[in-house]
Amino acid sequence: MQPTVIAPSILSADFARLGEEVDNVLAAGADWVHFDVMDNHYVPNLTIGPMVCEALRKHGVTAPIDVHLMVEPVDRLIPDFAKAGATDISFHPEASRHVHRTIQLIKGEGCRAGLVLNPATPLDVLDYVLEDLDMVLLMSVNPGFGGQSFIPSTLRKIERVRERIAASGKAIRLEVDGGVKPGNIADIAKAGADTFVAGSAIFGHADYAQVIGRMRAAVDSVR
Ligand SMILES: O=C(CO)[C@H](O)[C@H](O)COP(=O)(O)O
Ligand SMILES: [Fe+2]
Repeated sequence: MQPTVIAPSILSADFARLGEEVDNVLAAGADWVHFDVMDNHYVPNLTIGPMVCEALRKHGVTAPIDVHLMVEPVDRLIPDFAKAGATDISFHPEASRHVHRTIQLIKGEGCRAGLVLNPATPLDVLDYVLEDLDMVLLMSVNPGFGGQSFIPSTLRKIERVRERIAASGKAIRLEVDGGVKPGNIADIAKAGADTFVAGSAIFGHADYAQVIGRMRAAVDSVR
């Protein structure tokens, strides 16, 4: 079993004070930084690119940066993010013409590779690539915006992916992204997730350490 990771999504941070926000959330007990990249094409929203990732590294952030690419096409940006300091890069299969090639590209750049499944994406996209992946990221909202509600059918999907990871015998992380909060994180962990993204639940709270502590305690109570 992989150690628990709590990865605040900086989508909900105060962008005018981004370096300080990331420092604060890491000091409050977060493990990774979840970095949402949106292109106004694959998703109807526009966010941040490799320059911002590089700026966080220059600012002194040493924690893993978990880049969630919601861009199409995806391959061209992967070397840029690797050079900018990303440690984990995940992409959506619909945004790549050649999913296996994109996974190899990410790994060839020295990063861990993740595949992201939207709420309606069937699990068969994992059929011939699961063992090449370092992480499966299940979206529990439709991608594009923070602050949406967790889609309950994701829990069954998490269970199915956990079974497939166990059958593979590989150390593959199972990350869940969208609407994760102190009130539902135990159920998400019980279903089989080990890596938890939360944006609005953490950055929308005045006390980051308190909310991260509550989330970790809820996960620990069931894992
Ligand atoms: O990928 C994302 C949206 O596409 C974000 O990571 C996600 O929505 C996190 O925000 P919240 O916890 O507020 O739902
Ligand atoms: Fe995300």
